[in-house]
Amino acid sequence: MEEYEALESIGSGSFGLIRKVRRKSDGKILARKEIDYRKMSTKEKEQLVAEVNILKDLKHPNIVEFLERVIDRENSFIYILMEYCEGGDLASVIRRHREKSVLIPEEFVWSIMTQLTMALHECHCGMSRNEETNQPMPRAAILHRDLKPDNVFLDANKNVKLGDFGLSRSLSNPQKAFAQTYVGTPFYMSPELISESIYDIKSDIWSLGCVVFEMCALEPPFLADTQAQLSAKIKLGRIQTLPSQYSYELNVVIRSMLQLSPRKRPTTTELLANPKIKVCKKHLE
Ligand SMILES: CNC(=O)c1c(C)[nH]c(/C=C2\C(=O)Nc3ccc(Cl)cc32)c1C
Repeated sequence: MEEYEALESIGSGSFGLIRKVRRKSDGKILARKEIDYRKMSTKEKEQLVAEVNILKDLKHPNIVEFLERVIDRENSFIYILMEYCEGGDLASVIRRHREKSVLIPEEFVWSIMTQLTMALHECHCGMSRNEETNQPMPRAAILHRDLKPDNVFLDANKNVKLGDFGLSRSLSNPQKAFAQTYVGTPFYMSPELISESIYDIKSDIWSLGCVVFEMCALEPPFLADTQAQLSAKIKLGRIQTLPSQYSYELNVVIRSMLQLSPRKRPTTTELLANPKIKVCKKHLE
């Protein structure tokens, strides 16, 4: 680890803390997830291997870039080096707006939703390369499974970076396609998880709806003091109206993602076909 100068801790991710580091060779600032694997169970070690393998394959402007994994056997630490996102996490952006009672501008909401939809599209529908022919080929869908404002990061230019694939899964085995157990954050748990503990790509769409709703309402769509009350509210699916400054189109797209039936929720392809999102996407290119 002599290649990197350790700077301050900037947060916590799945399995360990996130530290800002400076690469000594060129002074580049990076983020380093530091994991003490002595404390990890076998299942957690398997999850960590899965996370690194998934992150290595996902190269997209809206997904945090994975640079390298370093094993420090002397101290039993694994370090995952990733791109630094100067703007921090979306949860802090929402919290700052809530504390100041200032709503997030609708244009920024569309921009974040567009970029997160493109990141999820890469996860759900991305291609990989055939090792022999180097030709692009479809790969199994990757489920993020823990999409929440704490796992969405902003770089210096307000580009959105989906991070922390610590709970993600590749649907490489079709038989397992819809039989993934759920371990995510309760506020963003979809109705199908509560009733059947089944997770699929439409569950990521539900979580995306929760994140976009929270950017507008400055609180999650479903809040309760206990898991039982939260589960009951989610299964009822009733959401409060958004502040009146937000447009009809934004309300419609958020409600489409928060449909109780997974089949009724849009795919990332359908979301990206939305004229409002197309406008944003052009602006981002
Ligand atoms: C208070 N902390 C921050 O503002 C903050 C900053 C400046 N960066 C981050 C986090 C990350 C960061 O900068 N790069 C990352 C790559 C992967 C993951 Cl899971 C997290 C990060 C955070 C939480």
